[in-house]
Amino acid sequence: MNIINTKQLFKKYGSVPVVKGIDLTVKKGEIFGFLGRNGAGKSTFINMLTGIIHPSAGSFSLFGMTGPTDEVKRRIGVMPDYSSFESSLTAMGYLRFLSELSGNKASKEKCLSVLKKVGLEGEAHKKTGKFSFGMKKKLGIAQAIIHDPELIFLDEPTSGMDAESVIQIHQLIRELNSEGKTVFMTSHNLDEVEKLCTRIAIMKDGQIAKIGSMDELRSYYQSTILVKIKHGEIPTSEVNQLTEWLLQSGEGLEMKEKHVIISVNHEKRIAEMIRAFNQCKVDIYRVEVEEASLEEIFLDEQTGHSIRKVM
Ligand SMILES: Nc1ncnc2c1ncn2[C@@H]1O[C@H](COP(=O)(O)OP(=O)(O)OP(=O)(O)O)[C@@H](O)[C@H]1O
Repeated sequence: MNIINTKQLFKKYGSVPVVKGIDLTVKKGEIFGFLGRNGAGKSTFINMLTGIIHPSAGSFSLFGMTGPTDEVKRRIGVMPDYSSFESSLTAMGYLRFLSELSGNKASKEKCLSVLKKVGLEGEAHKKTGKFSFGMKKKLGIAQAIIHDPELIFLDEPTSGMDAESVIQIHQLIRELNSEGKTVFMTSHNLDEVEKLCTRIAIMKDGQIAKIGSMDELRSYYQSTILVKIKHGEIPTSEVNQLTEWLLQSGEGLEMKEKHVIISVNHEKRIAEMIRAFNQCKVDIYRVEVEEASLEEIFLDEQTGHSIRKVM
């Protein structure tokens, strides 16, 4: 079932187009990652879906419904990009106040359990005006999930958080997802997106340049399996032959004293390389295979320069 469906969604500010006609579907149960450089249009896209701004053209539906109906508002959770909390309220007071505004005041127990999930259990009675940036972010996530929404929008959920908090929020996102909730998130932390997201879209110039699972994104790029082989002594008589065979298997061969690095475009080539070592009677001690990371795919997409090709 499609939870998000956009058709040629378009936004311009003045005469400047920012989101240039995006068609996107997100299914129930996905953790969807939305990537792009600063200013690519990610927040603008989310703000259209969450009803904060109006599209200039195109349409979208959430849960099959068009327009920001009360039902849609109940079923989505939105984390503010930056949080300007009312400083005189405590974290608990803030959550209760917001939930009351949306028509379903959360109990103290519910607020405490959500504050615990985001790692703010010790700060429940502290005034939000005294919160650090990372704590405000956590409170923003608590705000997004306090009413048990089915679809949660998280705009850069972990930016500015310490390492322990990042791990905690990753666990929370996985937990929410295992409860059947759909998460739509943006992040500049590519490692985080690679670890968490079931599907990823890379935005470029207001459009989606690439979209898919990590495996699908990798398949768009050829020559991206990097193979490192640690080996024993190569008999002098075999060096030329081995080099020739290795070069036939892949490209960009780097040969050091006891290891070679080569990039290949198919895993079959790895078997060919191992055969070449055997035929030249060279022992293999270790084979490391590195597929393209999201960071590499992202850089490749944005700049057109692959950083993984061996020279
Ligand atoms: N209210 C506005 N009026 C005019 N231009 C705007 C407005 N909001 C955003 N923009 C412009 O739209 C473009 C996209 O901004 P947006 O915030 O959507 O990018 P983003 O991908 O979320 O960036 P970041 O990663 O830095 O958060 C930017 O060039 C920005 O300057």
